[in-house]
Amino acid sequence: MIKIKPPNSYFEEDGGNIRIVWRNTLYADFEKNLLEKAIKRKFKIKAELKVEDGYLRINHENKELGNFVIFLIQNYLREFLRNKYTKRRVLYIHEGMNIPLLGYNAFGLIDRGTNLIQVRGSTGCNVSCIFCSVDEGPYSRTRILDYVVDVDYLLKWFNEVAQFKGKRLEAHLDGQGEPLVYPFIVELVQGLRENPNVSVISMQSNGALLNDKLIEELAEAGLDRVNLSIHSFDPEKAKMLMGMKDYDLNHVLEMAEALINAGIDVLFAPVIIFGINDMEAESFIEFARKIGAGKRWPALGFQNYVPYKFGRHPSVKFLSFKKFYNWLRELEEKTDMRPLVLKPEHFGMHKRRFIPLEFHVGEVVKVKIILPGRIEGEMLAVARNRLIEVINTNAKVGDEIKVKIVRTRHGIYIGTPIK
Ligand SMILES: C[S@@+](CC[C@H](N)C(=O)[O-])C[C@H]1O[C@@H](n2cnc3c(N)ncnc32)[C@H](O)[C@@H]1O
Ligand code: SF4
Repeated sequence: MIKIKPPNSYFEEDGGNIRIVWRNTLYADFEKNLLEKAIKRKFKIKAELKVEDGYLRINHENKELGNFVIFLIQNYLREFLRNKYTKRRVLYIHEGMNIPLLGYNAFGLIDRGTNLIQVRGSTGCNVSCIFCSVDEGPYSRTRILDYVVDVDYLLKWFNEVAQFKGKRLEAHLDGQGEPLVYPFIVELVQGLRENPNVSVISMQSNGALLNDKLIEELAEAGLDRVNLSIHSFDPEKAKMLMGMKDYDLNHVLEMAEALINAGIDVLFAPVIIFGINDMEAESFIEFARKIGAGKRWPALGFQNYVPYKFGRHPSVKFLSFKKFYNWLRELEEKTDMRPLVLKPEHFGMHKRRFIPLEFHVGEVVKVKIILPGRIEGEMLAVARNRLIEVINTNAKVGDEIKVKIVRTRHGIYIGTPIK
């Protein structure tokens, strides 16, 4: 009997499929009888595959046969990858593909002209907040694809950007999705810590995927702060807002304390929807005080619910920012918790020279389509070592087309095809 379990993986059996789960967040399904046929073709024997305790067992002793199965799985793994939470197909971006990591807002790096660089390793989320600005999670109706960027490749691009941007940088792990879904999150934090230009590493997270072991690893790797998105202290309301029946508020609250005990600062970042959770604001403040959140940075970062064009829209009223800031000021007076009206300087953020733009609005550029986009009618293209999101297109991967650049804000490029 041969037993197989490649590093960072385990097997599951799902009907006629052998499923390999890699780093707990990605999986790929292989048809059992196709694997058995491949073995028969090569070794002229009838093999039986079975999964037990996470191992793939093959009823033969031939070691070469085991190596062959590992070879098959590893070779095809990337091609068949799916995200465990969204079940969407995953495109694995690595150095060999020669894809730039600047220009697109779903993965790679974003420079908004400050000392903070947003680092986005993957898309996809484990929950489906009813207000999500990017319509993420298992119940997304618009996102059709996920990306994962190889960690060494992401760090390579980060190091180049950091060299340009200079010292005292904050690397902020966020994304169109949940950063803890990124399968290499610990290695990413470790790698960022090794960059001498990075002084702070922070993460925006819903916290549900944290556990004691992961917190320990993240603390050791050098994570400084988590902006924790918790939106209610009522377990049922929290489930409703997070759009997940099995969302475990208590677990996330425990993890918030565990983060602080591990030396990682916590900033609570509730999205306030007036009429739904604004009345809980004082409970947030009380809880943040009780567990000692906000040691180096503010303890609370209340966010005003904004209906986003490509997000989900619960039928609620949007409160103007003027009223929202008045509400925050009143809350400061009432609770003596300061600051609640947050400013960039509370985070040591300041303006820095932008990475120069490669295109200007209105320019017509010849681009090469290299990847499908995240929503219907969107493709990703490359020109001048930058990514460009091409919208309203039916072009295919490999096509070379002309696009007109319609947006360049913060180095995120959007183009439309020219007929
Ligand atoms: C898109 S999420 C990505 C990171 C992570 N999944 C999270 O929720 O913390 C980034 C932040 O935006 C907040 N957010 C999402 N939709 C929003 C909306 N419609 N209005 C205001 N804030 C929103 C989230 O609560 C979170 O704090
Ligand atoms: S707001 Fe964050 S946690 Fe909620 S669905 Fe969107 S990406 Fe996921």
